[in-house]
Amino acid sequence: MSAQPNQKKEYKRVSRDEVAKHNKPDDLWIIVDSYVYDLSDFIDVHPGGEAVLQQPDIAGQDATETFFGLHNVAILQRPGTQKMIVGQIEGEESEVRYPQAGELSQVPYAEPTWLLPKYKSPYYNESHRRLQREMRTLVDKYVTPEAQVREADGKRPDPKLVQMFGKLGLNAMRLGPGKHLHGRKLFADIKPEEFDYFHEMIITQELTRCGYRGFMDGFNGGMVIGLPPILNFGSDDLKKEIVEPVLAGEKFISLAITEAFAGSDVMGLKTYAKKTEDGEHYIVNGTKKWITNGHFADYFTTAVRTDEGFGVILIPRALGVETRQLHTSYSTSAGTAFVMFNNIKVPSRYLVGVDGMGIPIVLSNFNHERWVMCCGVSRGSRAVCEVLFKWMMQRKVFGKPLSNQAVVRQKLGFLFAQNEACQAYLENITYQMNNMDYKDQAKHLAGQIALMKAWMTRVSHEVADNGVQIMGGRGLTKTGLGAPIEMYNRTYKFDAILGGTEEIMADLGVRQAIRAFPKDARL
Ligand code: HEM
Repeated sequence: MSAQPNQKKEYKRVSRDEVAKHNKPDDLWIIVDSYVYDLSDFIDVHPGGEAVLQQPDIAGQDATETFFGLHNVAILQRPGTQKMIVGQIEGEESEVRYPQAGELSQVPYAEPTWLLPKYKSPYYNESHRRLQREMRTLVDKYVTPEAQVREADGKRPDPKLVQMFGKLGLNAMRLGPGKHLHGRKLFADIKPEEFDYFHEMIITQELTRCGYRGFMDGFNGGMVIGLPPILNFGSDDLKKEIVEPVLAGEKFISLAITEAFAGSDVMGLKTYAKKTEDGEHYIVNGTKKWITNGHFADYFTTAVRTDEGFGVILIPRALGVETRQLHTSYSTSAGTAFVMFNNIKVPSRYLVGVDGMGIPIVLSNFNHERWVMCCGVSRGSRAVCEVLFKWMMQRKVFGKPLSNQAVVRQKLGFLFAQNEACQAYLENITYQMNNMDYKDQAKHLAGQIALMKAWMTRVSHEVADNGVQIMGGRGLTKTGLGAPIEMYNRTYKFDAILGGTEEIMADLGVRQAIRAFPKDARL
């Protein structure tokens, strides 16, 4: 993010009368937010065309209101735009806030309430607040710029950025609290023993706030879901071989469960691992589909059928695994792949846990995965609503600000309320996770987390749908002011499908409740 126009330089003061004299195509000045821009050399290449800049109410005039009805403030922060500034109007100062790396948004409902100065929360301490501040700066400075480029060109996130996260301890922190943090130096000086699920939530929410959904899944999403089975169930030798290179960002891992034959229906998967007679190897045959990061992963944490029932095997790409990139609704930056195992001979030491115990391993992973998705979904919806709110405040239609339209205010009101409710639900469940052991979480929280995910993805549906209605054609356009809405509409469905579909989630929540229903309860 660049500096705001007035931060570094004292500009020459000029009068509005002086600006008005520069109103010809080859000598064209305009005023935006008190700054005077010389557009004489830019008019030919202006993406909005030459004619609009020559209009009598624009050329040599104050175009602030028109500008913000059509452009994102970030355009004024580009170095190329700042070079066009030739002065500032005498006696006037900037009235626009130019976002700076690390800062909190001042727009109401743009931040969760625990970040507002006058609100109190029982859940967060100083270490959470410190982590949030440092994460925000890190993401604004390094992650968002990389995401913008990769989202567009579809290439995988730069491994160097993943390695930087590794050095900062952030890859390990993205896996949640646990033994894997012991003895590690963590980002923002968080002590390993104080690290809890709220810290993890903050990391996920700060990352997802930037809004580039395909990139974000590409940015080591495979590790977040693919490494925990190794950490929780892998042998010491397996951990020694895999964990550190993955956490350092030198190797990449993905979770390979879904198949063309079986999505949420894990029991329907067909990939088979047959043990060789000498017991030294498994021969794996089958395919996996929609594998996040699969296109560039070095390891695949793979759910397989075995003679014992189900198992989980870590399959290194080096053994001859083939992958084909899938083109989905979001950027290929996610590395989503179709994975083929053709007679892959995997040493038995790559078995994760006990043969036959594959389903409990897969299921135990799901709660955490779904909860991580909830952290992201709730923050993504909020970020989209910030865009919508800004738009409502700066757009004029039928001669009046959009904020004069009760129907638009009503739509936003419901979206704000749902975002607040999502965060409150998430914080409650996160607090329970901090205070229950892993086994109790599986028993008492699986249903709640499933319901939370189902409900949050319904909320994101509302946000996406109303977002386009509010932004109109811009919400369908990949560039410009509505780009975040267009992207959200293309990508919000991922969370309603991945990690268990919305319908399966809601059903799971109710099935768990039926199981716990007291036998003697009557209406
Ligand atoms: C500092 C001065 C200006 C700069 C640097 C600038 C730059 C740009 C850029 C980069 C875009 C492409 C937006 C995108 O797709 O992301 C654009 C579009 C546009 N600009 Fe400007 N512009 C300036 C002033 C103006 C003014 C004063 C007008 C007044 C009418 C104007 C009218 C438009 C229009 C109509 C579009 C197309 C918007 C759309 O596709 O929705 N621009 N401008």
